[in-house]
Amino acid sequence: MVSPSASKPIESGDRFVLFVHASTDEWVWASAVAIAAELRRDLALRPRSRLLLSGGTTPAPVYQALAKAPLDWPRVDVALVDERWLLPDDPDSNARLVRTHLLHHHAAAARFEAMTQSGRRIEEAVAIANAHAQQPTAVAVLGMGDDGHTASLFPGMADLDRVLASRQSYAAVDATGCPGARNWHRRISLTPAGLAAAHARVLLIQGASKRRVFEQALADGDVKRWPVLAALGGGEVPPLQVHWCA
Ligand SMILES: O=C(O)[C@H](O)[C@@H](O)[C@H](O)[C@H](O)COP(=O)(O)O
Repeated sequence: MVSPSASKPIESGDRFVLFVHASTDEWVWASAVAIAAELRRDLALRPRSRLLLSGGTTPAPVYQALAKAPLDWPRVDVALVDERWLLPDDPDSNARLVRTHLLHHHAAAARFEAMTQSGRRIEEAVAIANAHAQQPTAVAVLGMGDDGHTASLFPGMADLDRVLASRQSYAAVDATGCPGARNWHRRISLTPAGLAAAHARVLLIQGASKRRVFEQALADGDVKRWPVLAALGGGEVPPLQVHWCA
């Protein structure tokens, strides 16, 4: 059953809370408000708050709305959930997406950490990302592909077992042969350990096929086939907040 109300989750439990929005506009604003609320709560608790963002085609309007939230942005560190192995000014980099869509209005005052830098090797970039990840993460914003990937955790990826079991927050990945990774096989990704360390995890998805994929993943339960399952809550980890519209 689909609820017409944006504010009421239609399914909730330990692992996830699903919010179904009646329109794209409602989805944009409710998602931005949910992320801003997590940041506001966290900013009240500590001197600086950490926000992790994903790339992809889905989140740009949410980032644009979030940029207008009246938060204490000079105390917010914005970093990435994952990055394709591209320099930050590459039009296909996630850094570029965040600069283009988030770092405006109030959010222009946030501090942004790109992962890549000219002359930096991937191992160094991962080590730096892991050093920054020592700071607690207030909220990680995630997307999901039609193959069930989230961040850069792709089903069928050669070293998926190693990355899923890593105790570090970030890992370098090689997604050669994974169609969901499109042209960018070398990547850096948040690991399940990094995801679990985020106080809140927000999954932004749109369209009937992604809703079906999410439901299939839940029914199947195999994180290697459906890495998005690594973002679910349970135990000490608060439920994943899923925002969906058709
Ligand atoms: O860099 C990336 O590719 C992403 O961070 C990735 O995890 C993204 O969130 C999903 O692929 C969903 O992408 P879409 O929103 O384009 O479906």
